Amino acid sequence: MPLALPGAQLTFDPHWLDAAAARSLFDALMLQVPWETHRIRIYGRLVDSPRLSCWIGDPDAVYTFSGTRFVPHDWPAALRPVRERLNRELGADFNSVLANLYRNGADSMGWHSDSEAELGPQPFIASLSLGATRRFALKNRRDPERKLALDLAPGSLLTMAGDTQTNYRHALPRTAKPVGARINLTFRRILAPR
Ligand SMILES: O=C(O)CCC(=O)C(=O)O
Ligand SMILES: [Fe+2]
Repeated sequence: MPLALPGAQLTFDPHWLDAAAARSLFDALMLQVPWETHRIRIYGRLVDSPRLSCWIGDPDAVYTFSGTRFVPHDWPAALRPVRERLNRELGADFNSVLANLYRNGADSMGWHSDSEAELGPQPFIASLSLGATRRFALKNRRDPERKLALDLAPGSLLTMAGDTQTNYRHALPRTAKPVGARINLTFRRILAPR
């Protein structure tokens, strides 16, 4: 179903995967993904990002994130059918995915937009959530009154398209509540592989 937010193009399916499928994919990815700590640039300083991550994709899907070049890891077996189903159902051509593991409520992702040049002017991104439910927030760049908070439960699929990245930032704030591990997968298409 579409979510109404002016200047954004969002869809949300709370049950793209059922509970059992979401749990078994979570368990498989915990084991199959070579989780690593990415270093990100914040105000010119390189720091460890507060989560574990892995850049996965076809060999030519090289991606620059927060000033660092990532050559993709190969697709883990458990992710191949997920990409195929997404591409089929959404009419997409995803060639890569950024996997993030938020170990607990202290792990987070700060305000950003996924507006790297490699994604083109109107990136289409599909975000699949697994494990613990966490709150995801969107905020308009110019008008802070235009915002949306969404609890991303396991198995839910959020898509962002059109001018969403141009007009909005998004974040996964840390939380003081006791929460378990969460995996998020943002499927993307790198347009100009180098
Ligand atoms: O964890 C999330 O839901 C958001 C992840 C995200 O924004 C990203 O990978 O760019
Ligand atoms: Fe993002």
